[in-house]
Amino acid sequence: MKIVAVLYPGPAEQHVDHSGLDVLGSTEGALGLREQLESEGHEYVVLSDRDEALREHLPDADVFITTPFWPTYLSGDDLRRAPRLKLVLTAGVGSDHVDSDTAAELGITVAEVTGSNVVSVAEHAVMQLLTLVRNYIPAYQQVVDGRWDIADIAARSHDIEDKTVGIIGMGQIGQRIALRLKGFDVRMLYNTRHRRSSTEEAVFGARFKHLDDLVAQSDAIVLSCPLTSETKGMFGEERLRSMRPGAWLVNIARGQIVDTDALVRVLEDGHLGGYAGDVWYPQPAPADHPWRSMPGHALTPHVSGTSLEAQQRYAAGVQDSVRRFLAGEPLQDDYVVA
Ligand SMILES: NC(=O)C1=CN([C@@H]2O[C@H](COP(=O)(O)OP(=O)(O)OC[C@H]3O[C@@H](n4cnc5c(N)ncnc54)[C@H](O)[C@@H]3O)[C@@H](O)[C@H]2O)C=CC1
Repeated sequence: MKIVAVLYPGPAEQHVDHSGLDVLGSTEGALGLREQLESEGHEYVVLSDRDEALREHLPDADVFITTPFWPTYLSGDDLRRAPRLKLVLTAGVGSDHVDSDTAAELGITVAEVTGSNVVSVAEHAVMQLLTLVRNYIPAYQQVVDGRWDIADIAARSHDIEDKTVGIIGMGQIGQRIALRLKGFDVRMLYNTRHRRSSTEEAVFGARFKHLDDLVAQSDAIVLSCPLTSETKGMFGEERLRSMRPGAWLVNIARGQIVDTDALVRVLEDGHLGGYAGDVWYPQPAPADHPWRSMPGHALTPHVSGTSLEAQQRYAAGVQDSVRRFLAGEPLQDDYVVA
């Protein structure tokens, strides 16, 4: 079998991390699959060049592994050019980079590693929220710049206590965000496709709201829903402007849920207090892209589900799926997307 993995390049510099955990999500770590596959006589191609992967290796691949952190977009046409392809695996969660309708039509299984990096993302979401609310990045920049202007930082710094936080998408990640936020004494609202039971609501400490009400009533909103045709562009200009003036938006889901150009406008004219998370722009962003000049109180970066612990979990999930596939066993049920 030919198994192809497209992963992000290994670290430019070697870091000493005392945990002893490897960067399994990179081309160097190769998801810990190399030994197993090569000892069994399979061909395992690992590369970071996405164009090369699609052009040279997809056409005769049996299994194609991608990761949302370095997404290789697989269109219907790409999938049709791969007659041997049986399985597309996502090392992580969120397979919106794969045309899953066409995959289903062609009998190709699309699977991910459900739950693998949810702790990493939930912790990151809370951090991003606090980073915005406390105006942390400009304060850090002051230290780096050797300045000491407390009023400049204090003028945008708030307590999160007593604020209303709305969570959109109360799944594996949203629930963990809610549980972590409980300790901050916030009022929590949520919206999700299927309302949770009253017992679950009590455990999460969150009240269900219609989307428009949640948006209008929240001081901060966290997006933790998948990118689907329904959520794509969900936060266009009108919805962004229906957020409270000065509100913060954290998007740990996908950049395309928010209209980037509209977001630039609401940040530039000060309607929103700040944005943290994924943004949808050409990579790397051109030098004159508005993001490149956004101040730190308005925009904080996004690399959320990538902790070393998360990488061990999604690598283990990919290893399990590949092993099952090669043994002709069904994949774990809740991993299968299409
Ligand atoms: N930033 C990162 O590193 C990562 C981001 N993600 C993103 O987070 C998303 C959520 O991940 P999980 O919580 O593990 O998935 P999940 O499937 O457990 O939960 C998703 C939740 O979103 C809700 N939802 C779906 N459509 C909705 C809509 N139109 N409006 C409101 N709620 C809606 C669902 O009802 C479900 O409760 C993934 O699909 C992925 O895009 C996931 C992992 C890592």
